[in-house]
Amino acid sequence: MATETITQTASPAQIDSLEFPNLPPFPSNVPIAPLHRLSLSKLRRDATESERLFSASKDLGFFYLDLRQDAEGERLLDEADKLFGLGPQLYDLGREELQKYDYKSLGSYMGYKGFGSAIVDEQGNLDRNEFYNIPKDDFLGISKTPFAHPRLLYDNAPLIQDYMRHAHALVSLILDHLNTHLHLPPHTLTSLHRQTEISGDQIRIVKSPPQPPSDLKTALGKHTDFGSITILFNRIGGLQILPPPSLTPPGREPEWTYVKPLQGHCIVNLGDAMVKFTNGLLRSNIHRVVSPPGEQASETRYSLVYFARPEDEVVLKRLEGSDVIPPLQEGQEEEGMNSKEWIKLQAMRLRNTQRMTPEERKKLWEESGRGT
Ligand SMILES: O=C(O)CCC(=O)C(=O)O
Ligand SMILES: [Fe+2]
Repeated sequence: MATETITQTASPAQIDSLEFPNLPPFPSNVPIAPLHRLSLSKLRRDATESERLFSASKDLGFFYLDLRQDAEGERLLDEADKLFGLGPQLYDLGREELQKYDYKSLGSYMGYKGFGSAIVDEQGNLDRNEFYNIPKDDFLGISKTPFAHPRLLYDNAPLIQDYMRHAHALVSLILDHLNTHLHLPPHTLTSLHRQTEISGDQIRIVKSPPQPPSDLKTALGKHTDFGSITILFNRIGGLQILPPPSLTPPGREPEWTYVKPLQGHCIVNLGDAMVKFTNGLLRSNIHRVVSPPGEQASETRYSLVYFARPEDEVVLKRLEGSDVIPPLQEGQEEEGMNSKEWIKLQAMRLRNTQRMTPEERKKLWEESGRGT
């Protein structure tokens, strides 16, 4: 089986040379998540690399992808760099200004989410980040009724559009590899993720300011991503994953481990839609964001995410036509929600916190099923 030949994760020696210059170092004494490090250029020509992608998608649902030495990869790195430059400018507009673009009251998760407005844990604590969701449909001219966004984003529309197209092309390549290993009819997965159709695809730019050292809290609560494939660029640490028992040393309990940001790489992770399409064969792993480790804690942390979700009308259930995807068990019921309903439910359920008491927040967390 492919998984047996694939044991190489990113070893410390390999990844030390990939530290970001001009930032405080990522500490060497914190537990590091067991992500495989794949290469985009190899993925294009090497069947073994493709096997590794499939294994990583089943075992952990998270991997690094080296984008260097590949023309399209280098272009995406360059655009991601530029979007990192846009982050501070966006948040310099100020919370009051950005609040005008919070569309929660219209039932949408697109636009701005203010600092401290979502519940992050069973104690009912509130988050320590703000983020802006830039909808693909608004920027690629697909929305019938686009939301208004800050002028700064329209001024940077060409960059945003290029990045959306190129991140989506990478998602399609990953979906095609998965499609092959799942023995699905050709193009099954990409035909559920056409960029020209209405979907919840978005760029997210997250800002987490340094926290008071005496009061460190989770910045972004633990979750699995709701969509299909997430392309993530990190520079400062803080992202953590809780590996499954299968990747935890025998006799030890799974513990939260940091994903170390690597220059020239993005982090790819799978979301719930891929789990539902494959009846649990592929994995969407739990992750969260905490205060950056070591000396990095004094930095403002920005991160850049591209979420690819299935088209709005796609029903999230086991895909037909594969002899690799496990069959439904007798009596196993699928929820059968469509992508639009699922994403909205998951994205909004912990955000309606205004005027809630701590007790009410605790209860809402409990009801969300995200556990302790
Ligand atoms: O900021 C990060 O590194 C991760 C963000 C994340 O998990 C999310 O926005 O879903
Ligand atoms: Fe996430």
